[in-house]
Amino acid sequence: MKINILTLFPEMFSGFKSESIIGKALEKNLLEINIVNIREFCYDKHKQADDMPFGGGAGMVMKPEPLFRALETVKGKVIYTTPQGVRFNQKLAIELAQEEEITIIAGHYEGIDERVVESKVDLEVSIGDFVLTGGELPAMMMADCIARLVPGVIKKESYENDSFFNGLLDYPHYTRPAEYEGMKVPEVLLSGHHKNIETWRLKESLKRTYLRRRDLLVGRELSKEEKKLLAEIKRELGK
Ligand SMILES: Nc1nonc1C(=O)N1CCN(Cc2ccccn2)CC1
Repeated sequence: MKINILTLFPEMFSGFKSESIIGKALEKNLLEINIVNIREFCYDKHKQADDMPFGGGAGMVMKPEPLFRALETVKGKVIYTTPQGVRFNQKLAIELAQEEEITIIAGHYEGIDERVVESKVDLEVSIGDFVLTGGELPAMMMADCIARLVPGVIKKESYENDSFFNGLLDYPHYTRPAEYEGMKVPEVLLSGHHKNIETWRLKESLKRTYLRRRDLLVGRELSKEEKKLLAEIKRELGK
């Protein structure tokens, strides 16, 4: 898979590409992340990437020419990060991870010229109802979430325990020491009894989801075991 990111601030992506899981995945050529500097496609003397908005008003708008030129050099579905977009989530990440190549436009200022959106953008995506200083962090976040779904980037097992992978929130995690500051790790996790551990983890996932994100349970098919555990949880919570 290849992820292109069009940005005016390519340096913002150096740590993202060199460190940790994404860094290792790129070293192993499991995927490609191509950062495209929009400024290189500003052919005027002042390399102007933005200009004042027609109709007046505050802020600047990213000019169409550099974006059209930069988009000529890449392929795949074109995504534009914007507060006006559809909400990014794990389901959309899984869909986008099936693509051979995708291109993300990291917008800046008040946004990009609408003619780019109308003629070149396939999907406008928001990472949440808040306003950042630019589209680089949303682009990085989406690329990170999509890249970790590429085979080999993370161990298959951890992917399958992801929050949202099975439609539930993740269960609590513990590691050594078995007791710290008087707080003990749940006995079952030290028992070595895999079936009991699996059941405990499923029950904890269900409990967290029921308490924190009950909306995720709406319309979700519950297995026989999940129904039984959820009934236990409700009894224990007195609900
Ligand atoms: N929330 C978000 N989820 O995706 N992107 C954001 C986000 O806040 N920003 C900041 C503004 N940028 C520039 C912009 C684009 C369109 C309209 C106005 N401005 C985009 C990226």
